[in-house]
Amino acid sequence: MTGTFITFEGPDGAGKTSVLQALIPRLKAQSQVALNLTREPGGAKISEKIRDVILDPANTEMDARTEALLYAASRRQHLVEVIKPALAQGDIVICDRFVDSSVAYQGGGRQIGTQAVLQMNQFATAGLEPDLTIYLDVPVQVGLDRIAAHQHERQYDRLDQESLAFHERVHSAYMKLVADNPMRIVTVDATQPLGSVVTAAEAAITKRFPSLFG
Ligand SMILES: Nc1ncnc2c1ncn2[C@@H]1O[C@H](COP(=O)(O)OP(=O)(O)O)[C@@H](O)[C@H]1O
Ligand SMILES: Cc1cn([C@H]2C[C@H](O)[C@@H](COP(=O)(O)OP(=O)(O)O)O2)c(=O)[nH]c1=O
Repeated sequence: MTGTFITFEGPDGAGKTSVLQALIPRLKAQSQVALNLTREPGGAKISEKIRDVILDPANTEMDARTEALLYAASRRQHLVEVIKPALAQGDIVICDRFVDSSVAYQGGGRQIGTQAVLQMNQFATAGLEPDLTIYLDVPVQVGLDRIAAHQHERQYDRLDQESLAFHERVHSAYMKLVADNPMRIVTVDATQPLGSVVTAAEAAITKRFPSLFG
């Protein structure tokens, strides 16, 4: 039996962390199988160490391709240690960010290009794709304003230093991913109040996998 792989995506400040915190207990209460929450970059010891290198604000000299390779390396270790074993035993795995983030941030934001990023990630994932992706959509400025308003609650990282133009390119790349993957990616309007976003995400997941919930 193979498990179910669900990812959450969105620009910074879309609300992924907040939504998942509220959503996971609700899904667990209805789920017929074990449900694991994990995140990228990170989720395993080596992957968390790579995360620290990637996000360290002191690493200003990091090259765009180095950054892309580090995300892919972090992803590979996480996949082998955490995601694949859980899927092999039939679990649901919900991951906060996956390959789409690399396409959006490194492909779009850093302008490496979608194809180069997909190729590199093909090597890292051996083709594993999410069964469903929930994309939390907010206009760039809304996400950045949310982060600025709650700056004290959150660690300032290297990607927070990026320009508005960078974040606009990330958002455009996400819009293209949504258009190109209509079966896999469900968009949720994340400008709504948090409770409504959680309910919409929950409905999208339970509707897609009716046999796993209820
Ligand atoms: N739907 C929402 N409406 C208003 N504020 C929100 C909403 N969702 C999240 N926030 C706030 O926005 C900030 C960023 O949310 P967070 O969950 O950390 O986003 P992400 O993980 O996608 O970067 C947090 O301070 C959070 O309280
Ligand atoms: C997984 C992944 C994340 N990122 C970026 C997105 C975020 O700015 C940062 C992850 O930091 P994180 O603190 O997890 O941010 P968020 O709460 O917004 O998810 O790394 C990439 O650029 N490429 C990737 O492949």
